[in-house]
Amino acid sequence: MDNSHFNAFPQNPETPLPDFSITRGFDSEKYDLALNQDNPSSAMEVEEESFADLMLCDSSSRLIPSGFSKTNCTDEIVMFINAGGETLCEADYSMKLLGDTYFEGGTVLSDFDIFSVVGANKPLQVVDLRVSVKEDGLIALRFEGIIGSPMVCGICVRKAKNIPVTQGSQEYLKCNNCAAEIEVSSAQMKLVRTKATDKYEKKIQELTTQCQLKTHECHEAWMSLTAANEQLEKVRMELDNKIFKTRTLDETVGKQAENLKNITCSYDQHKKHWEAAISNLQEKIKIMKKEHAQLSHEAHACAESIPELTKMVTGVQALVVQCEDLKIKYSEEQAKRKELYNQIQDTKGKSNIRVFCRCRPLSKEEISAGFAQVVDFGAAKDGDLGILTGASTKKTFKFDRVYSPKDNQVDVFADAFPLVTSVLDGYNVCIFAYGQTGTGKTFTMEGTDQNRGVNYRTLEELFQIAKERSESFKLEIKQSAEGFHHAPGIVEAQVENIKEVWNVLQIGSNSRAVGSNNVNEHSSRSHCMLCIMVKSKNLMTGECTNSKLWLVDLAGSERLARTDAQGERLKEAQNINKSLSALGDVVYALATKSNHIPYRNSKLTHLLQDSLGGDSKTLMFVQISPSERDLSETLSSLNFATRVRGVELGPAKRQVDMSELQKMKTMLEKARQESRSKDESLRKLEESLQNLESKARGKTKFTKQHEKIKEVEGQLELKTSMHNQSEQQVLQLSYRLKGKEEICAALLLKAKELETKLKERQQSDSACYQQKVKDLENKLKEQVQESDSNSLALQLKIKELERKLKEQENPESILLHQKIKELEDRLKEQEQQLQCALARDFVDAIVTSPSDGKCKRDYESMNEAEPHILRSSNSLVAVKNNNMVKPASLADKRARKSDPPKVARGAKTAKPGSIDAQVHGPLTHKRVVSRVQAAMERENKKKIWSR
Ligand SMILES: Nc1ncnc2c1ncn2[C@@H]1O[C@H](COP(=O)(O)OP(=O)(O)OP(=O)(O)O)[C@@H](O)[C@H]1O
Repeated sequence: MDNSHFNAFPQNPETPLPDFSITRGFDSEKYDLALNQDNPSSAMEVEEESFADLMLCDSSSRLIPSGFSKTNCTDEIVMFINAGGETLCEADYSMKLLGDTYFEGGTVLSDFDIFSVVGANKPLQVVDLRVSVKEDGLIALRFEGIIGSPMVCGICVRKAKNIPVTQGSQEYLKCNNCAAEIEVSSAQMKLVRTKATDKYEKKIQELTTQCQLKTHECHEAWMSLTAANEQLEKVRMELDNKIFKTRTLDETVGKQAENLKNITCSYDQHKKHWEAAISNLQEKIKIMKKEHAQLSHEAHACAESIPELTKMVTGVQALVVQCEDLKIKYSEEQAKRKELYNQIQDTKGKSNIRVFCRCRPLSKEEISAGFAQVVDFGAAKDGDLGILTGASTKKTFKFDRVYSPKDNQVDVFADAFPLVTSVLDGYNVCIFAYGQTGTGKTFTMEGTDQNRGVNYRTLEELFQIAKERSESFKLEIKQSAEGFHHAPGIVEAQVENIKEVWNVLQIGSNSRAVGSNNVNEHSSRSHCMLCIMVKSKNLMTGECTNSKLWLVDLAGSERLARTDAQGERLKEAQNINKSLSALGDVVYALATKSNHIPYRNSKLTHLLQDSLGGDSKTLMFVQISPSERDLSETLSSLNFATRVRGVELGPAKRQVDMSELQKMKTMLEKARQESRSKDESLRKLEESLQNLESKARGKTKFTKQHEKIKEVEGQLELKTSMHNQSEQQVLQLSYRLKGKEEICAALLLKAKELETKLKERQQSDSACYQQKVKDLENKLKEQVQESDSNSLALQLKIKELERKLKEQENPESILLHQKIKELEDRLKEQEQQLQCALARDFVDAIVTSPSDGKCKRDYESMNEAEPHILRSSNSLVAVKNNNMVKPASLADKRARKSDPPKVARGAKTAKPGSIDAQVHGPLTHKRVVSRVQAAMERENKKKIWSR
């Protein structure tokens, strides 16, 4: 490699310009003016032959010693200047080409490149800038509008192809009108050619100007597109911000919703608590209201009852007085009634033993057997009974009552009823039936369900009277009696009503030994004795009585021979006869007024001891048969009954309980005393009440009650106010909840609105940008078409000119034509070279690994060169740089959002070395190809613009 090297500047410390040297390039076609700051030598070393002298001078016209010669084989002079940043920007540099025909005045330099990096051979911007050398041989370079600190380190100057000057004395021009050849001098010919050349050059210049204008317009369009992209980027950033805000809002809304949930939960709990408290309070209030009402009612009643109480006291006192009078009168009347009744009893008979004779009807067997009736009832109403003892003899018996078979149970009991009253008056009474077997003793005493006997009717009447006298007497009726438990088979039962009595009687009757004999199918083989104890207390007088009522159904008194009894039956009959004979003895003793009455001869008499004779009243039913078959038994029974009726027992005595009477008297006295004391206390109470009412109304019981009521009312009011407060709190809580719900709803609405706005804005912006891009593309197309059409027109014109020139067959025009063709070819070659070089560089830069130092450096130099290509696109560079240093968070967010790739974004991501590329690792083949294609397209566009 043959490198020519020399220093172009003297080493002067005061000189602001750095040293530079011209070095012959790697190819023989170029000479590089290389920076050589390290070389202190100011001497210019020219090792090659005959370089054209080149003067570089600054604005102060200070000549910079330089010089280089040109080679014969090249038309290029390459000069590098390293002026260093600001000084270069502010200074004007002139380059003077001295003493060479190639750079004489009017010479056109086809290429004038300024290099930014030493040895890079990369033009800065002014590619294909055509520079004319002035008449004085100077080339003026002016660096204006450079911002920052660019480093210009080289200038490449290529000379245009030299037009050989044809040496001739005379030339001819053909007239267009007459085709005559006109002789012109060489000077004139030169002038014509010059004019033609000028004309073409002017046209070329015009085209160049137009092209520059188009380039400028495209540049502006590019700028506007960039600005639009910037705006789009801004909008995206805003969108990101909005999304971020929306997310923040969402989070806030979520938090608020969570808070709201918590508040709702706590509200529900509070609500439940308060509801429970309220219901509790309501219950309490209800109870208190009830109490209040009750107290009020009581208070009113108290207040109202005071005068009524006084009235009542007065009324009660009057009633007590009346009652006392009535008591006295009643006692008097009762005494009179008893006296009269006893008098009646006495008038009926002197004796307390009454004997009623009852005759049963003839039985079916007797009638069928044809037994005659021997009983005469003609004077039965007067108590006389006749017995036909023979065909003409008749024996008459006198009794208290005589009942024929026609008399029913009611008639019989009507006569027995006064004795029942006597029991209640305190007398012992004994009613018993005596007679031959089968004569109707059981029928009279017990009766049947349809025909109740004396027992049932007596008890019925007793309960009825007890009920009637319940207000004045306290009657207690008992079956059986104390002291009789030794009697076998006796049953004692407390009875409350006649039904219970009847049940007991039935039980007794059923348990009674029943047998059959030839007289009675259901003959009673034992006595049935019903004893009723009656305790009576006169509530008026306090007199108490204990009396007994014996109702006795004796066993049959048949003769043993008559019944043909045997074995056990004989024993029974003997016992019954024994008891009956004992009873007869008693009756006889009573009748004869014997001092010794043989009560203990049998259990029967022992039981009836206190109810037979003495102070008691006795009623005996003597039952007889009307049949002539039973005549002797009938006469025997009637004789016995007559003997009993003849006994004079004297007046009966009431069985008054004196101890009870005494007790009652004491109690009465006590009660009277209590009554007196109560009356006294009542009187005192009335007095005190009157005094209290008159003295201090507010201090009375009523006042206390009133105060109590007031207190209760106060408590009620307090609880009501508490209840109201709790209700208000509940209301406030519900209002707060509603407010928060509304805020949440408003926030949600706002978020939705923002989202819709963002979407609309995105849509409108994207549509707008797409429209703008389309417009720009259309404009670009139109301009390209225009330029194409212009160039086509120019080509046509050139062709026409060529054709004309051909027609003229002028060697000069042929030369000119050739020159133009050469220029075009060269231009094409350069374009192709440039395109190929750029494509190669891009491909190298992209495909080669980033760790490859050279490629990386080339690529970086390329990236550095690009901003300078767009001279005034520093803002764009800044924007791109900004984009490159954009925070990763936004890029990540965008990546997360997975937005569809846009034009600007695609361009940005396609750029090698960007953060996206670094982040996403090695590029895929597809992406590399797409990037290469994009670079090629961009370069093509550049070319189109530059054209
Ligand atoms: N007044 C009357 N009217 C109708 N029938 C009667 C009358 N008196 C008794 N009889 C009937 O005569 C029969 C015998 O009566 P009841 O059994 O009462 O006799 P008794 O004296 O109790 O006999 P005994 O001593 O053997 O028990 C019964 O069938 C009864 O219905």
